[in-house]
Amino acid sequence: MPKLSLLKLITATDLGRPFRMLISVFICAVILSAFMNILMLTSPIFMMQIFDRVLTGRHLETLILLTLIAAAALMTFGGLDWARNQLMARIGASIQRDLAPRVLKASIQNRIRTGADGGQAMRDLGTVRQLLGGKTLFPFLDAPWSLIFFILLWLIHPWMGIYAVICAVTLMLCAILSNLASRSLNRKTQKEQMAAQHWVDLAVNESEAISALGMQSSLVQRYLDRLHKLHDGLHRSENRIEIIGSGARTLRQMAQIGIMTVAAYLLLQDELSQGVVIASSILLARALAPMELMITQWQPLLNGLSALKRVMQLLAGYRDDAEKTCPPTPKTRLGIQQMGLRKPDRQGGFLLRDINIKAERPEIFGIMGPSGAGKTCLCRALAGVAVPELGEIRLDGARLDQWPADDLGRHIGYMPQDVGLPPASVAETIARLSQDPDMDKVYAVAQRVEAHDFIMQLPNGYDTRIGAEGFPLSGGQRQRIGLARALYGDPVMIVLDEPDAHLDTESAQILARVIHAEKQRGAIIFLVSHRPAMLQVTDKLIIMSDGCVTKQGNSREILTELKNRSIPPKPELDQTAPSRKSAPAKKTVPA
Ligand SMILES: Nc1ncnc2c1ncn2[C@@H]1O[C@H](COP(=O)(O)OP(=O)(O)OP(=O)(O)O)[C@@H](O)[C@H]1O
Repeated sequence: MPKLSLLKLITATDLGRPFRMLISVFICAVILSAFMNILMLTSPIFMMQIFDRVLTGRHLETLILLTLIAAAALMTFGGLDWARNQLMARIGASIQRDLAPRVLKASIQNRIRTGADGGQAMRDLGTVRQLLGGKTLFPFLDAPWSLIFFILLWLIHPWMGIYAVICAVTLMLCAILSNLASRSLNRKTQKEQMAAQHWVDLAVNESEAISALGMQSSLVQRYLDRLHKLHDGLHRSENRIEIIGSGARTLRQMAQIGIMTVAAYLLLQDELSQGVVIASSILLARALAPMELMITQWQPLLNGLSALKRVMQLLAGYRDDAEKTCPPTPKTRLGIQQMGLRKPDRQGGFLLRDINIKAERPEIFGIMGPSGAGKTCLCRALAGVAVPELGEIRLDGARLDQWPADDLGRHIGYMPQDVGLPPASVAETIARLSQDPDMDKVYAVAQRVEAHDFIMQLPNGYDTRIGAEGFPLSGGQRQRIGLARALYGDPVMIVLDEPDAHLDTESAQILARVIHAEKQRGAIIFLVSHRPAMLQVTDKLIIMSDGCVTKQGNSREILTELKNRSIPPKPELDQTAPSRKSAPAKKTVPA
């Protein structure tokens, strides 16, 4: 999508009523800031009155009255400060709570489409919460209202006003300079931070392989290299900000001395009273406080805004499923026409080209071909995970992307090559993370895939927690649970990507029986396998090579033909897939 400014992104993205409410709350915070700044006049006015009225006239009652008024004003200030903190904290929390579901769904979509880091958007949302919920914005909320102090200084004496404006401009320049000095370094450190995080994620997710292959030290070294660069960048950036910050603090102290000098001079000229001299010093301190804070908060503000921009960019390209009308429950009818699937980065060529498959009744399709032929890509497209760039896949007349994802998921049973199990109970996992699983359906499907017995032997049966930090399952057990999950809810189309990869012969036979039973139930099944014995269960065979279907037809005939070539089973099957040269003409798909 074209690059848009943050403001345009926010206005172009419909974030719904909660976001509009949050804007109203934000406006309240701005108004509160105005009142707080007015109440900050308490000290200078109090000082002025003490010196010019109480001390000169020796009025004790006035002193008591002034003290009471000042105390009341300062208590009100404290209350407003508390209210503003609470409001901002709530804005941050609501933004995270209201946007998290959409951002998470959009991240899943984006990860599938582009392969981008799916966790980044959620981290960005955390940064946005910190920006809105923390104290970063306060100096920026206070800055416009500090105009009151400048006007008052001007009214006290134009010289004072001019002096205050010069001090403020100098501090603003420091803030801008601090931002310019650290901007490019910060961009680099952000990248280094992400790169270092990738190594940590890898260490956690692939811990066993890393340990077994003796890669620990190399991995730690690579992580340290990144960390070193990150810390180096952070150190240099903090250094620059600190130098400018110290300069600004010194300037501020000097400004304080300076205004006293100007005021004292005007006092000697009988142009000001004593109280006004003290009050003007306090007024200047108040006027410059937000500028000084802005120097340190500028970078967190920019980080927060760029995180917000990334979140908005993600949401702008996301179409919520709620906007889609769900087609009726599909019957067993599938049509794939001239389907082409492009690489996620949209730069390279096509992963799949010119795929045509038709199924009008319950059937089992076997998919075979050498490694890298595109079998998994086809499975992903069939499961609605990858959206074709060309042609279409229609289930009972409706294009897969016309379905809301959750509704489509109920009609499709997908078992990927790597069965990732969530941190949930066995029952919840089989019931596709339902928090209230229909146990009758769960038992039925577990029995169908003959997983019931081993599940009952787990420490807590169907309540045993599996997945990360849960009970460790064998590869075959994971696949059985993955299969049960795919078949849960009697989907009309089942896509199984090498479901027999970890199965022994007996389990593979069970799988063949399950697949046959699913066909009897009325499902269309796609089965990727390298085992000829497993492919015997199929009705039709699709042979793939280089992203194309090179042969398609009756399984028995094709398997006999392959067998007659009398080459050993697995390599034979791989080699029988026609080469690129024998692939059908690709005229319908651009290179
Ligand atoms: N997200 C992606 N981006 C770019 N290329 C991809 C992507 N996914 C797959 N590919 C490429 O598409 C080709 C087909 O991959 P695919 O995983 O479908 O093969 P396969 O037939 O399932 O292989 P195997 O039998 O080894 O699992 C491979 O060359 C792979 O590198």
